[in-house]
Amino acid sequence: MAGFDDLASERSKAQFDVEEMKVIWAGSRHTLEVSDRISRLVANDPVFRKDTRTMLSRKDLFKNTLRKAAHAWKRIIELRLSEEEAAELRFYVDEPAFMDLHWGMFIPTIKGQGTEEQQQKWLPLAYKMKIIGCYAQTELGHGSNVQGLETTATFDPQTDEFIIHSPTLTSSKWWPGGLGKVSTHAVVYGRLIIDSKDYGVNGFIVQLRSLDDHLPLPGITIGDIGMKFGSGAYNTMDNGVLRFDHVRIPRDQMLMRVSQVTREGKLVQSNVPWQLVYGTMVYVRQKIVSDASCALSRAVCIATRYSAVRRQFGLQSNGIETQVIDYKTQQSRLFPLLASAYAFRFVGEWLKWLYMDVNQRLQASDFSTLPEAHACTAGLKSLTTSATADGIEECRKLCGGHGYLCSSGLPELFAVYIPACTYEGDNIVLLLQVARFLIKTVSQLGSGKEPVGTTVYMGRVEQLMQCHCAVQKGFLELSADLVQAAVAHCQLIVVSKFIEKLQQDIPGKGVKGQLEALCNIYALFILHKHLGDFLSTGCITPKQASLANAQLRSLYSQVRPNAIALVDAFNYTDHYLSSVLGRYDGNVYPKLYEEAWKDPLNDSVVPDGYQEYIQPILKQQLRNARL
Ligand SMILES: CCCCCCC/C=C/C(=O)SCCNC(=O)CCNC(=O)[C@H](O)C(C)(C)COP(=O)(O)OP(=O)(O)OC[C@H]1O[C@@H](n2cnc3c(N)ncnc32)[C@H](O)[C@@H]1OP(=O)(O)O
Ligand SMILES: Cc1cc2nc3c(=O)[nH]c(=O)nc-3n(C[C@H](O)[C@H](O)[C@H](O)COP(=O)(O)OP(=O)(O)OC[C@H]3O[C@@H](n4cnc5c(N)ncnc54)[C@H](O)[C@@H]3O)c2cc1C
Repeated sequence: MAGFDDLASERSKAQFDVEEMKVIWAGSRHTLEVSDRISRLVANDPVFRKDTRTMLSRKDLFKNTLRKAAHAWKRIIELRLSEEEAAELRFYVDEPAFMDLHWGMFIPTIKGQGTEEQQQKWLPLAYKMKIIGCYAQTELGHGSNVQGLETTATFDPQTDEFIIHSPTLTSSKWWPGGLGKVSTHAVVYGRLIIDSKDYGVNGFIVQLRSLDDHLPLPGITIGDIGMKFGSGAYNTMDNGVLRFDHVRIPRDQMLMRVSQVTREGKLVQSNVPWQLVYGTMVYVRQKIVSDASCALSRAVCIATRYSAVRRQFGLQSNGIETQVIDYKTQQSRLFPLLASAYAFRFVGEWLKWLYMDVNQRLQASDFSTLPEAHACTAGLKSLTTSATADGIEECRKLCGGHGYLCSSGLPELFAVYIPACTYEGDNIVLLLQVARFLIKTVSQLGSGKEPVGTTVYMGRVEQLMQCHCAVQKGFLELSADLVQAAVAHCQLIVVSKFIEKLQQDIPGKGVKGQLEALCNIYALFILHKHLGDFLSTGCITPKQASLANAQLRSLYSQVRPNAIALVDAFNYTDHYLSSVLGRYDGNVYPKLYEEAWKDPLNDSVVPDGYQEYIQPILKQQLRNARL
């Protein structure tokens, strides 16, 4: 049988220890054990099936998501899963839902922006899911411009309360996930007003729905914002709209780690920088970078396995056609994506470390690395999500016509993934933040302040001093070029972190060699993609450019026999991949054929509507009626 034999034979060609590579991909032996066990637990539970998702109506889809979320929570309690195991379980359930915002944004916001007392009061309720929360920042009129938010939180000294109000249509909260139909509470971002004075945007915990009957509390209008891109996909999420009509909350529900409002209505600033009000975004952007490697590796796994099964043209002496993975053009599109998946994995690992380091420093009142953490999370979120979204679409094309079928898993993966380029900060807006950080760093070069961390290379580049003067005159005018500079800076981080990874102790036969090949492919592919910039700035000569190209081709040949094993190292179950084309056993054609018959259109041989719309055409009744 074609597919079985092909993948088995590919696996026998691998020149490295796949089990050790699985450990490298997972991050540690322990993480591999947890993710392997939990992914199988999810795959073997019929409640977590996802094969009908793209065919359900919105209401059925949403109810099914609620059912899965409730079942996931039940299993977490029954099996007494640790926080790490529970997070893995939610990940492998693989369906965007209110739980993501509750655990991924609501709880981290209270942890990061609440005082000790506020954490003691709210976190136990949230951990036990006695309340369900979301993150309500974006409004109809403003998303990127957080300081432009219009929702007001006015202090009333008479009653010791804040009055939360939506003064205009554009101040309606719009987009928060989990808000539309599920959340009982939200962290709402609004303008703090005391005695008619505007003190800027702060976070407030607001109860939205009754804990008895789930109805909105008085003064609150709430609902879902409607269908989004794609079938199934992100429509499992109740992104919501929310308006307040003078809703009162107690004073102690303003998150007060950054600034406090006293009983007398005085604003007291603590010693932490005001930017910590934006802290949850730094945390989530860091998380999104790790998730990018998951989404990209998933698409690459599907496209690589299918490319080894699919044969077109080039009849060989044994009478069979050529596997499409053997075409150099296929390799030059696929292998850089394979390398990117590994590169994003390692830069994600590093970013997680950076985030933990910043957090520890913040606890010790050292705020010096916050600007760099902001720039790195913003820039890498932008770079990795844009490359992943483009990469998933490229994988669809690499699978030819069958890639367009929902059963390939790629259309839904694409539809679920692409909003990552917009949420948690539009990717261009985030790159402009990186550009601003770079300009600031350059402007300090002459002052004796040595650049540190990811900008340390700047101290070695003479021309940057002159560059600074030109940019200071026209940031907006030059912003398109500055965005390119920000991308280049982020690419440098990705490549450096891959190289640093290779400097660690990497056990397992041939594992290090494969990673070196992938690292070189990533770096040379980026060079190839931006060849014009490298040549025009004199960074490389045309001779070096052609040598780099030749080297890239030779690396593709080196990776070719290991390609299937390199995607096996992701250790994905067929359930997680949800792709007929990416099946572990390679049994593609019989399963594609079988899947087609499951479509509701095939429930009847003659379609509904035949008598009203097809028969009249065939019997020429419509034409006769016209004559
Ligand atoms: C795992 C969970 C599941 C994932 C599901 C995801 C669901 C999606 C959720 C969401 O989308 S929530 C909403 C997210 N919204 C955004 O990301 C909005 C994007 N906009 C911003 O982040 C910003 O406000 C902005 C673009 C940075 C604003 O730019 P502006 O120039 O107006 O800045 P200021 O507000 O004046 O601040 C300037 C000052 O602050 C520094 N800074 C900005 N952001 C941060 C930050 N996050 N952390 C630390 N510091 C920050 C910035 O560098 C400036 O510093 P200085 O130059 O003045 O020193
Ligand atoms: C699926 C999804 C889930 C979401 N979940 C949440 C949630 O849970 N909670 C929440 O609060 N929000 C959520 N959001 C909202 C999200 O954070 C915002 O949509 C995002 O931050 C982008 O802001 P915007 O919509 O205002 O885009 P805009 O800023 O209006 O962007 C429109 C265009 O303008 C450009 N642009 C904007 N400003 C500039 C500038 N200064 N310079 C150059 N170009 C610029 C952008 O690049 C873009 O091309 C979600 C959004 C989506 C799509």
